[in-house]
Amino acid sequence: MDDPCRLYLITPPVLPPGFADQLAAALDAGDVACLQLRLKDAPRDEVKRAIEQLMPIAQARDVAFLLNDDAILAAEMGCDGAHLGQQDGDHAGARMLLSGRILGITCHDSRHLAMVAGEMGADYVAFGAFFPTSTKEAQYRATTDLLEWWSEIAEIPCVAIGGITAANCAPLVRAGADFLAVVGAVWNHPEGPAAGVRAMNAAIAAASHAA
Ligand SMILES: Cc1ncc(COP(=O)(O)OP(=O)(O)O)c(N)n1
Ligand SMILES: Cc1ncsc1CCOP(=O)(O)O
Ligand SMILES: [Mg+2]
Repeated sequence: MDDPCRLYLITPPVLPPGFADQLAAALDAGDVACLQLRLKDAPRDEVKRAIEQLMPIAQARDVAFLLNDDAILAAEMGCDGAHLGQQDGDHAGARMLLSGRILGITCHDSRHLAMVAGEMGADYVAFGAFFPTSTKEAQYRATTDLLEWWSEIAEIPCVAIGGITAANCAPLVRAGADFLAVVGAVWNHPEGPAAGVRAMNAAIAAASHAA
């Protein structure tokens, strides 16, 4: 049997006061495979402080801690890995720098980019956006055939991202996504982040059983 699909949590674009406690509660609420720190507009010092505060919370719970955009800082700070987009520097250099750690690569809606990332040594490829999202101005739209194709031909895990919620995730799980990456579905959940994690876990489990 294939490994089950799991939740990949990304931080909100701006960390609200008391975020560390919210994060701990969210991670204690259910299964989260990894946490990506994604602070697009923060200066390097602020990102460093966030890593120092949040990485122990994730790692104490066996949740891998990845840094968005900056492989050098990820290596320097001892993160479990980094996520890089197509504009985020030298992927091959990052692969060497993060030897033994996790490196994920954004591949938008492109089979070609996924093949290149796989050959380069990525630990996962990320496809999206699958649905409209207000978290990022997404220029690409991916569809489930990409997940089906990748799962058929590749051993490297794939991540689906973009507007994913408990209500719309089932087709992505059934198409073979190994991880579902979310921001809003957890941090904007009306009953709070812990409820968001529980809802995503339940939806993934239901879709996995039906797959
Ligand atoms: C898991 C995951 N997938 C895709 C992205 C997007 O990365 P990128 O294209 O570099 O865009 P930004 O996140 O940097 O705005 C991601 N961060 N995580
Ligand atoms: C970072 C990123 N890359 C493509 S869509 C997206 C945003 C994901 O956030 P949400 O889960 O709130 O749509
Ligand atoms: Mg990026």
